[in-house]
Amino acid sequence: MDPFAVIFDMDGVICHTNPYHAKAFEQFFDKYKIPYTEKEFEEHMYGKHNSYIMTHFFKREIIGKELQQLEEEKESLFREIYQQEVVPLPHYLPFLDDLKSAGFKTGVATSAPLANLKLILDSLQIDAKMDSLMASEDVSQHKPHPEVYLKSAEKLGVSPNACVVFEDSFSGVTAALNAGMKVVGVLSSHSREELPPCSLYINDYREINATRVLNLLQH
Ligand SMILES: O=P(O)(O)OC[C@H]1O[C@@H](O)[C@H](O)[C@@H](O)[C@@H]1O
Repeated sequence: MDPFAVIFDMDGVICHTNPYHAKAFEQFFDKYKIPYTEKEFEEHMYGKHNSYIMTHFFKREIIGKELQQLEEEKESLFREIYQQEVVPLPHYLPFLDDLKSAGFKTGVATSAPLANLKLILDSLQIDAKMDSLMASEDVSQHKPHPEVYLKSAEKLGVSPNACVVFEDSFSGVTAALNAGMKVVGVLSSHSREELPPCSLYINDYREINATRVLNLLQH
């Protein structure tokens, strides 16, 4: 049988980090006197890369060194707030073990920086269970561009149509569909109506197992 894989987005898919990202952004934007609303966070922050987020909220193009500095400032704040709070989404760890027992290759593809990925994987001790790790630094074009998913498939040695992606955001689902992959929508931060059409939706990992994922690949 040809190899098959599951690729996980991170924020909102492995851990429910968005409330902590919101806290970090509130402190960060207050310092720069930038206005924001909860609705704006949902539409312009969840699952987006910092280049998009900063440019949207500062209302001018933020690139290069300035982007690097602002990103480092906000993401350090996030890691400080979140480091004592790292918990996976309900039943994520047994689901990951189920996938490994069924022979799946597994990877993570996030728009967050490598330091955030490291914090989460180290805290959950799942680093050794992942065959591919891709963070913001690994790509030149961010979600909704498919680069991070296509590169992950290449690293895993699995063709895109044999990959199932777990995603929770509009730009993330779009990226995975653009890569030609099947998508399971994780409803941690958005309702199904707010996401592009997915093959399946789950609220948490009690609702899925390796057999169901294999079925998705066969249809
Ligand atoms: O892991 P994902 O969903 O690609 O998300 C990454 C981004 O998710 C957002 O919600 C954060 O505010 C960003 O700072 C972060 O980089």
